[in-house]
Amino acid sequence: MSQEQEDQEPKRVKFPLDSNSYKILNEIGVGVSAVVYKAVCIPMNSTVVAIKSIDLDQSRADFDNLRWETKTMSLLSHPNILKAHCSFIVGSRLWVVMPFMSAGSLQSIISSSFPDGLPEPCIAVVLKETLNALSYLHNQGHLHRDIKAGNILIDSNGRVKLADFGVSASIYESITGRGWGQSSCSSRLMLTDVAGTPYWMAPEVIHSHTGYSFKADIWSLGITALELAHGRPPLSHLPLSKSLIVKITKRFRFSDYEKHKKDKSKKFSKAFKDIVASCLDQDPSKRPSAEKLLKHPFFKNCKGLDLLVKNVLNGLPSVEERFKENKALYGLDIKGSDNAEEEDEEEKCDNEIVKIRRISGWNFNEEGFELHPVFPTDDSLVKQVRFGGESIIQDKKVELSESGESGGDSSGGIGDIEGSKGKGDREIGGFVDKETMVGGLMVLKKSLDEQRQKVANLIVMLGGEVSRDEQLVQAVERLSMELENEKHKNFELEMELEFLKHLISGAYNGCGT
Ligand SMILES: Nc1ncnc2c1ncn2[C@@H]1O[C@H](COP(=O)(O)OP(=O)(O)OP(=O)(O)O)[C@@H](O)[C@H]1O
Repeated sequence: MSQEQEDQEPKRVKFPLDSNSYKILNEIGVGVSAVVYKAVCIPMNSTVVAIKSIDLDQSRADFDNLRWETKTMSLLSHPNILKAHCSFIVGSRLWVVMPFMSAGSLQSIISSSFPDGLPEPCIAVVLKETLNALSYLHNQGHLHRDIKAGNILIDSNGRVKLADFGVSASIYESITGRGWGQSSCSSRLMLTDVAGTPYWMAPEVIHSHTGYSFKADIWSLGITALELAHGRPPLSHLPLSKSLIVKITKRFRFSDYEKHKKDKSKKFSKAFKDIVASCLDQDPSKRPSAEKLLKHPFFKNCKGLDLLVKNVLNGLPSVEERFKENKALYGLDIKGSDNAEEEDEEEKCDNEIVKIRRISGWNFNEEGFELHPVFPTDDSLVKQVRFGGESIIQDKKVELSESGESGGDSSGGIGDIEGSKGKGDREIGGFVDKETMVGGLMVLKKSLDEQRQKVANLIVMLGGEVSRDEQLVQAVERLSMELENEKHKNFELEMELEFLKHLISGAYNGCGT
């Protein structure tokens, strides 16, 4: 049986829709609002499966996302995309039954066995397989919106599959469909809501008022390449919330990132640096499409899946062992990170009273294989503002880059960066304004809400109880958030209506003349 046939086989088999037919074996992962288990499906010859058990109590908005995730997964069919067997409700949770990918996610592999990153030829295989999935998704009009090593799974044969469609979006979905923010811009449909995981998020997603499209996934793929190469994505030595503030506001030297890289002597090929640089172009229109990236010389001598089996999977502890180990090592921070380092960093940030300048964009330095921030040069153009107890220097004058697919020279208004702008830098556009800050803060708020929920889930999981008062506060907050979302959606619909009215009256007047 060919790989493709084998991958599509589960489609024809009907998995039972009741929890009694499954026997949970081990916990293998924890996401923001989900726990993932290894289990067997008893009536189906005890076939091993993975069950993602998602807490539905979180919010209605999340339920929409979950419905979308399962719907999307069921409609897509590609050898590099993880397709769910079935899903059903168990009490207040949604169970999504999936094929068991025995090696787990690339993130869990790296954090347990390759802390300094994978060998370059292995990265090539992973990126190529992921690009196959992305090329298919984009051709179908879907954005994944959460590309990262944690969402790339591997099985025992080295097969690579893209998973987790919780925040994916269809660019063709009508505005009245799932209710995502979309704006029509120069006859293209662009998404405008902030979604994804901050470290991997494309600049135009954080600046989401400008709209973003398929190329946002390509940026995240570039960050994933750095994650696979160095063992962690840029800025990840900081907690999510802090990294975001730093990303949008603070003078950040990539020597900070260097400091956190464990293997400083690692060398990468020119082709690898070039492909990552092209993914990390600030101007989305200059990033190649997934299809084009597949033709990049980096993949010319790309090996088969066996390479992953020999060099990555061989001797790797099982996904359940790794999960247990991580849990013991890092406690609450199941995904694994240097807590002490983070706290240290956080404290440093909190105590910082020096003036912080906002960055106006990012340069990818091909030679150093790093992202460099770009700062506005003219200090007279900045003023000091207070933000959450920190001093932040905010630009008075805003340099707006030409964003979107129409291209344009994005280098305007960007000056030199002290000691960081090297040969091979790609100049990127600068746009820092109030809306940027609001966009960033919205991501930050989302991240804090998610972290809060995660902690509450873990308390319950570990047998603790969330007090009645706390539950009530959470319920009120959830409802307020829903109300805010509804208000936001209504506002968007009104704007869309106004825009349509404007178009219709324009067309009508045009006909009359
Ligand atoms: N089908 C699967 N087979 C094997 N392991 C899996 C499977 N699905 C998930 N896992 C493991 O469970 C972990 C958690 O997965 P999950 O999708 O809930 O969260 P995540 O994508 O890591 O986090 P987030 O909530 O930020 O998206 C993964 O990192 C992976 O190791």
